Amino acid sequence: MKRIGLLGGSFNPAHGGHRAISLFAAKTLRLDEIWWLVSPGNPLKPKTGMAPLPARLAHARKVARRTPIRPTAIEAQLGTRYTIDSLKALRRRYPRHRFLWLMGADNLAQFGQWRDWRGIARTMPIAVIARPGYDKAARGSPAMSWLRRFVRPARQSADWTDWRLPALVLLRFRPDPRSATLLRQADPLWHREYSETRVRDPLTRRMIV
Ligand SMILES: Nc1ncnc2c1ncn2[C@@H]1O[C@H](COP(=O)(O)OP(=O)(O)OP(=O)(O)O)[C@@H](O)[C@H]1O
Ligand SMILES: O=C(O)c1ccc[n+]([C@@H]2O[C@H](COP(=O)([O-])O)[C@@H](O)[C@H]2O)c1
Repeated sequence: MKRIGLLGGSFNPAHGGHRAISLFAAKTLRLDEIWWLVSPGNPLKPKTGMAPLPARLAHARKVARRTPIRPTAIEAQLGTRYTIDSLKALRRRYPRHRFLWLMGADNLAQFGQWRDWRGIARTMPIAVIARPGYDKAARGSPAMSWLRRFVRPARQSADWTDWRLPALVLLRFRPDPRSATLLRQADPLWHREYSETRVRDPLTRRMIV
């Protein structure tokens, strides 16, 4: 049995903040691996400005080098866009793994708009990582008014495989101000070096083109 944290995102582009929070979560939650689910397209985000999937995956692989982080575009192959569908499909495909959903506080602030978000919380434990500028919105979010009663103390983080669901843990981490938005502002064409890239998905061994 492997303990796996799932961090879903656009990764447009992946950055050191993703890497730092993933390694912190791996330590705190005793994860064997962190899978970055590089999304074919966030259902709530506009398509404009979204770099091609092979470029986002190739760059994520570079940022994750020499760590237990495995970037994957498996959602493109599962044919799922909504997180609830991806999580159910992953559990079916990997019945021997134990999964936990990881997200930054900005995602918790919007979580109530996600499809069947209560179902997500009933499918696997959730760990939320503090993010500069978002913690107040996250704590006061509409989803939190329901999730609040399921919050576990951070000192029990390593026991997440034993938790009754729903379960949520809020993790404090050295605030990391890095974001993909800032990187795109600095260089909107960050993906140009990957324009000819064909990349193999490390999880499924399939080519992503
Ligand atoms: N600096 C950070 N601190 C905490 N969580 C983060 C940080 N950067 C990204 N995350 C989390 O990583 C996941 C994937 O993030 P995403 O790919 O959207 O990057 P982003 O930097 O938030 O991008 P954008 O600025 O385009 O919204 C999300 O759960 C997000 O909350
Ligand atoms: O399932 C949903 O309704 C849903 C709505 C918005 C975002 N998500 C997921 O949230 C993750 C973070 O997305 P993003 O684009 O903010 O990095 C990514 O895995 C998305 O697929 C999921």
